[in-house]
Amino acid sequence: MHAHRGRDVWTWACAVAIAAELRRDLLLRPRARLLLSGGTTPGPVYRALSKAPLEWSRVDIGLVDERWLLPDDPDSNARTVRSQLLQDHAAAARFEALTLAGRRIEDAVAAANAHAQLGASAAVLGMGEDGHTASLFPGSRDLERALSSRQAYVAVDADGVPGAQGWPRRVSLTPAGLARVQTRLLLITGERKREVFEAALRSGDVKRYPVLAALDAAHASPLHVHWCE
Ligand SMILES: O=C1O[C@H](COP(=O)(O)O)[C@@H](O)[C@H](O)[C@H]1O
Repeated sequence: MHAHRGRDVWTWACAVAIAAELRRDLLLRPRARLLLSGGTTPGPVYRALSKAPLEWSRVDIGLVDERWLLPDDPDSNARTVRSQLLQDHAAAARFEALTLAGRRIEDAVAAANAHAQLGASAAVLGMGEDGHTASLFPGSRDLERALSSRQAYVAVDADGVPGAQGWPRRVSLTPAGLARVQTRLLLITGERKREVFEAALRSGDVKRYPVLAALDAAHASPLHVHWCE
């Protein structure tokens, strides 16, 4: 757990940490791959990251999860990435939205699974106050299937789950998908989320707190949690 003093410090520390992962992979391979979450938290980090002097033309950006909305919908995670990250230096990155006009959800999942074969340098995760991460929601009918899936991405139905905020149909990275990511970063802010994360650690119950899926003890590297008040 990296506890930062204030939002500005948190913002830049997160951006530097993500950029370091990309830089390391760009030294080793022709292309680096970054998976990003949406939601309300990471926008400032993405804006800071967009200024990092990397060889962005060799960076592929995918999504950790997506609401089943068109990629230009203001509430889509694709829109968050486009509007917050794909500017300045980062405008040269190649972005793969999960949704496209006319694409069926099964095809979106198949395309995401094909890309996931390549693995990823880093995944940026968020967490809701209900303990969800990606689109793995406590109490959703598809949670167990997603948690035990061997596929990197699955379609999920979070109908009736308050944390899904009215977007029940989604595509989500699974624990199997996270296992193919070299470095996992969890970005959270505020006392409430810290309390929820600590409650998750105490409970050890991944169905109640799906964020625990990010804490894979068998993974080669630890989960990096970046928090500030
Ligand atoms: O619905 C989602 O929520 C989580 C957390 O979002 P936040 O608004 O609490 O930061 C996010 O990580 C995920 O990508 C998104 O689809």
